[in-house]
Amino acid sequence: MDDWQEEGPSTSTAVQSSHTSSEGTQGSSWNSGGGFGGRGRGRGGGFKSFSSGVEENGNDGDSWKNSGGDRGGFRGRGGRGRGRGFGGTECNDFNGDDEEARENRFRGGSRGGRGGRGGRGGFRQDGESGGFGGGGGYRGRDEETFDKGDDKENKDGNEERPRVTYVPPTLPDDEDSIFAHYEKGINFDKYDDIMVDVSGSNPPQAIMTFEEAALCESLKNNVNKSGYVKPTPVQKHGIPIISAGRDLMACAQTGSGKTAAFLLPILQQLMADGVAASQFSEIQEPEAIIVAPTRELINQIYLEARKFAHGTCVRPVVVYGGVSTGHQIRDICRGCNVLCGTPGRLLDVIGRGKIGLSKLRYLVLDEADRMLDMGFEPDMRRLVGSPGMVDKESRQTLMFSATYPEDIQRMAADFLRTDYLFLAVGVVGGACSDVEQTLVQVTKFSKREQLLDIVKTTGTERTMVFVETKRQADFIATYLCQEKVATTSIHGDREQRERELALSDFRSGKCPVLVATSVAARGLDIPDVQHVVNFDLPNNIDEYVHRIGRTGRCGNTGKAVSFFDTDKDGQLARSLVTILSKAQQEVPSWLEESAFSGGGPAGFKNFSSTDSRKGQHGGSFQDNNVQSQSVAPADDEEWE
Ligand SMILES: Nc1ncnc2c1ncn2[C@@H]1O[C@H](COP(=O)(O)OP(=O)(O)OP(=O)(O)O)[C@@H](O)[C@H]1O
Repeated sequence: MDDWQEEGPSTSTAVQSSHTSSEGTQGSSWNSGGGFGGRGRGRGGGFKSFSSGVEENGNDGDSWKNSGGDRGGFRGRGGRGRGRGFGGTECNDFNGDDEEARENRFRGGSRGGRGGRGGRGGFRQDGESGGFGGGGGYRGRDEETFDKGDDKENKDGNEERPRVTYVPPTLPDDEDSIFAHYEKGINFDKYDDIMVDVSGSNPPQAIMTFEEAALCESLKNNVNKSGYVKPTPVQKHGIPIISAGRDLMACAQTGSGKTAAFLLPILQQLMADGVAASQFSEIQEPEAIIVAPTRELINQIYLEARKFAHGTCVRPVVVYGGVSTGHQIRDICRGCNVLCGTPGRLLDVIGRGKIGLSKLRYLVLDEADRMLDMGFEPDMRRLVGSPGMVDKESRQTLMFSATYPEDIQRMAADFLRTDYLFLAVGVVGGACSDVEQTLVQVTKFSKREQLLDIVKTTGTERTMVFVETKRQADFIATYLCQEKVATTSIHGDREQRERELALSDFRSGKCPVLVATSVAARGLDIPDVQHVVNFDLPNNIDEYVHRIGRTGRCGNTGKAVSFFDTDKDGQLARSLVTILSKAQQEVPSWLEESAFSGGGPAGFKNFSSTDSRKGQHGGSFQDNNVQSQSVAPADDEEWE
């Protein structure tokens, strides 16, 4: 076995982190084939995607209708846990073949299955990592302090974490699959009416067509096969800026094509400069590194890179947590020009000496404001400070997001050359105007029924339901399943295999309702999501903008309904009023009242500038009525 096949801790300082791993907590899996709660009968206790013939936990049991499951599963009326709750032996979905890992994964299992108290269903209250499943389970009060560093196993040598053995299914490599895309919507051409502002010295001229981008033949073909006929504004401006070798901080609304805006010029430049074709080597030196905050998002970016690089000698690779490191390192060794990764796993593979940084020419931070907020900033600083990393004068650093709090912008400047350009398409931090936003005043006790009414009305149309906590995600998913709405869920405690299955079931329409925490708020580009429901509003308005941006993408229209509980969401009222009015949405009078009757500034939306450098000089975009703030999402634990 090669040394790097072990999932153990890296010895490198590059991976030392203040985060502990969540992988271990994922161990208490609801895919264990064992009823995680209740009586722990080993089967039938799991949550099932309603429409699926096979439970998400991999059992072929009879889902929640099964009385054992009913008691042993989410409803958790069972209660005592005879110690077999995790019943790993019956699991048929466990990818690894390592018994020890399996044992570890289900550690705590013998104590599992206390079941909880009906209604809350199988949730452990004691914060232990075993217990309730639901993809890793509710960990009681510890939930809010969950660490995001899921890639960082066995931190400080404290607790031996299970080896991650999950290997995602091999990707189909036929052209139909690679270039599968959804159609742009009726409002695609309206993108051209959006005001664009580029600030900084000597910005290059925007392009109007892809022809003007002077892409090489293969890239041009790939753009055509992707169904791209004309560039979106962020592409019209972003492509020439990047091609001119400039650093960039770009802000454009959700779903408006930021990914291609950075991928195309990078790939073009690599091709033009005759990048060396990938070859097997124990150490790879990528020319580009792309970082994003969640596993699913980085995987999506990787798929886009793979699509645009199709038929060229440029080889993208992806690394992220929850997947066997050995598998990913083997993939890296086959050749790696563009490395896409979540921060933890990226630092891990760099720390293991598998990635050299001396040839790096492009560093891309997607969801840059998130990558630089207090959750990830230390990792980003570690990344740029890694041994051998080219300095910022010798590489291009590119940042993309739909939101940029001003303080984050100022901090981001540390990573950029002083002459970077700031590109703003539309209102910085504004919501996508193709999303019809509705706010509904609710009390916390009426939310469930109101949600049910909505999803019964939307029928098979795809709907994402955002909730604040992992526990709530499990609870609402179960509730909807019980009401015979085909539902699945994604959150940070679910195992990677389950997360991918959930997304795939949602994408395919097998489960048209996806209940998600903020882990799915940013970047995910899922076809035909017509509705977003904020069952719980986030405590940060930027998060709201990203969540509702899962619909209304690429010129398509979408709807977002948000439950506003005055007792809890008052601090967001003023920001919501601002967001709604800037997106030409109706502002309910009760919301205005709430906003101006004591809704404090805590969640107040910052539209204070396009480019923070302008603000410093009293620039024209300054709106002095609002305050700058960047708030890390409350559910930091959801991020990778
Ligand atoms: N020029 C284009 N023509 C047609 N479709 C496009 C074009 N550019 C991008 N798209 C498609 O639009 C969708 C949204 O693009 P993308 O995911 O890059 O948006 P984004 O701006 O990064 O969104 P978010 O802020 O949510 O991350 C994707 O399906 C993408 O393939």
